[in-house]
Amino acid sequence: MRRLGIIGAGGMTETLLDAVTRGLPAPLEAVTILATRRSAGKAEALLARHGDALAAARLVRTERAAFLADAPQFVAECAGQGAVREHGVAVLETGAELAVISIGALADEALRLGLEQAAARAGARLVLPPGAVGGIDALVAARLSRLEEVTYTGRKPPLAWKGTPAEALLDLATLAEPAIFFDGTAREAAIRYPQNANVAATVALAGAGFEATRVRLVADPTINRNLHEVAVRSAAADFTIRLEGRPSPTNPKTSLTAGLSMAREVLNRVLPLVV
Ligand SMILES: NC(=O)C1=CN([C@@H]2O[C@H](COP(=O)(O)OP(=O)(O)OC[C@H]3O[C@@H](n4cnc5c(N)ncnc54)[C@H](O)[C@@H]3O)[C@@H](O)[C@H]2O)C=CC1
Ligand SMILES: O=C([O-])CC(=O)C(=O)O
Repeated sequence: MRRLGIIGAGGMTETLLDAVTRGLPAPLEAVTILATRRSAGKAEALLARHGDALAAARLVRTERAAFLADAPQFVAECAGQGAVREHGVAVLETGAELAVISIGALADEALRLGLEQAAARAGARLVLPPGAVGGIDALVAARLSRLEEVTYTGRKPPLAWKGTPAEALLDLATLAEPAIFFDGTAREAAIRYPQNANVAATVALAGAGFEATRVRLVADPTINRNLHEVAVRSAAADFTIRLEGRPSPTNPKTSLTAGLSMAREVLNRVLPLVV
């Protein structure tokens, strides 16, 4: 993979570019970012900061046609669920591999099916990185035996839930103890908390599906990390993982591991050892 495309120019793209530049054995041929008009300046600045160590050609596009004309071979969506809806099928139709981080978008069955069909038609692949969570490899393996129970609990400091429906349920500014404000299926979680329940959707797609995966979301004033807990019972293995993610410096809703897991996808397509 020599030509990388990225959709979005926010905190995750910054984490991605930092990690990819550090990990590359040699600069890429081209990195092209599809940005909104408002974030085009930020995208230019990010690319300028990484310079020749990242890629010989560094491009920012605000129109999808121009972005696709740069012929990216691998496209990393780091923008949000709306961007998956807006650009996903068109990217796959070019034959490029598309890695989606806003995995909650796939709770919409019609969209998921549309993306899978576009990938199949074009001989392309739709890739779902583990994102902020861990243990997805073990969960997929357990699914290949027989899953009995999968629960995901997402715990974040109260302010990380600002701008979500949790605001109407809790007084986030004065919360004194942990409060479970959502307990339901992964499908409801992904739809009601789109910026925060991508992990719920990832666990669902890797494991028991959107209806059978139980999700709890918690505002917790006693922590300053984003905690992800996945508990699995299956015919092959029972396990629990607990990951304490540091929030990204520019967006407390997003854990640093999410951008780093996208960096892993990129580097796995460049380095000879895939892990
Ligand atoms: N799978 C996972 O574990 C996680 C996934 N996410 C997803 O990653 C997304 C990005 O996270 P951050 O970078 O922290 O968000 P951010 O808000 O810092 O940046 C998002 C960027 O995408 C751009 N953007 C939005 N819609 C766009 C579109 N249609 N076309 C082009 N650019 C567009 C925005 O202008 C902004 O530059 C989140 O919205 C969330 O959906 C976030 C955390 C974890
Ligand atoms: O980054 C995180 O901690 C997880 C997150 O926001 C999500 O699941 O969408």
